Amino acid sequence: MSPVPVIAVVGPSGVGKDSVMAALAARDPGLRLIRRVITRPEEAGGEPFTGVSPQEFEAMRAAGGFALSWQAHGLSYGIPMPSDAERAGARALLVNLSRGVLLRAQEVFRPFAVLSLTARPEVLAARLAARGREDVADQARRLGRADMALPEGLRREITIDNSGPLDDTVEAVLAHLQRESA
Ligand SMILES: Nc1ncnc2c1ncn2[C@@H]1O[C@H](COP(=O)(O)OP(=O)(O)OP(=O)(O)O)[C@@H](O)[C@H]1O
Ligand SMILES: O=P(O)(O)OC[C@H]1O[C@H](OP(=O)(O)O)[C@H](O)[C@@H]1O
Repeated sequence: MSPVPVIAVVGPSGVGKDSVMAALAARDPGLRLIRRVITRPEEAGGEPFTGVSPQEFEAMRAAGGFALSWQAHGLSYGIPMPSDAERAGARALLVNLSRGVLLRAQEVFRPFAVLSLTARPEVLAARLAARGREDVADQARRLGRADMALPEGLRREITIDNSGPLDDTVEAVLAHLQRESA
């Protein structure tokens, strides 16, 4: 049985990573979401994640609880290694990663692919403002990272524009996955 691939969903804040991941999982039960550990209050909403204090995060990291961890936006993010139960029967595991950890992730998770989402700058700004999860200053800081490039050396990567309707993006991703598995 071939191992279950991990697909990193990446792109600038507001591009729609969590929305696309949730919509993909809703369309195809074989696409499952890896639950992240973040030093963000769980009541912030959005993706289903485990919110912990910085102290709890550091204890988990020091105990080897994360296959991958990083800092961004003043937060700490940790990815536990998917369990056999999480992988059993899955077509792929989707995970929201920082663009800055992709080469490390490519060594940790095998097989591994990257789904890079893009959107026009004005779309990003409008979406962050409408979502209202961050204050205006944090929105501006996040928009400042929008142009961060993907690293050289990724073995499998596809870029899809999510400026338009979410359903169009989901169809494009599913069509690509279909072609890949054909
Ligand atoms: N294709 C789309 N059309 C319209 N609205 C969208 C689309 N994709 C996402 N959104 C909306 O844009 C906002 C940002 O989406 P989401 O939170 O999924 O982005 P993200 O990349 O996970 O952001 P962050 O990195 O800041 O968590 C949300 O309010 C979401 O509902
Ligand atoms: O700009 P880059 O480093 O690609 O991503 C920065 C952070 O934003 C996303 O998390 P979230 O959407 O804030 O939960 C990523 O997972 C990363 O942690």
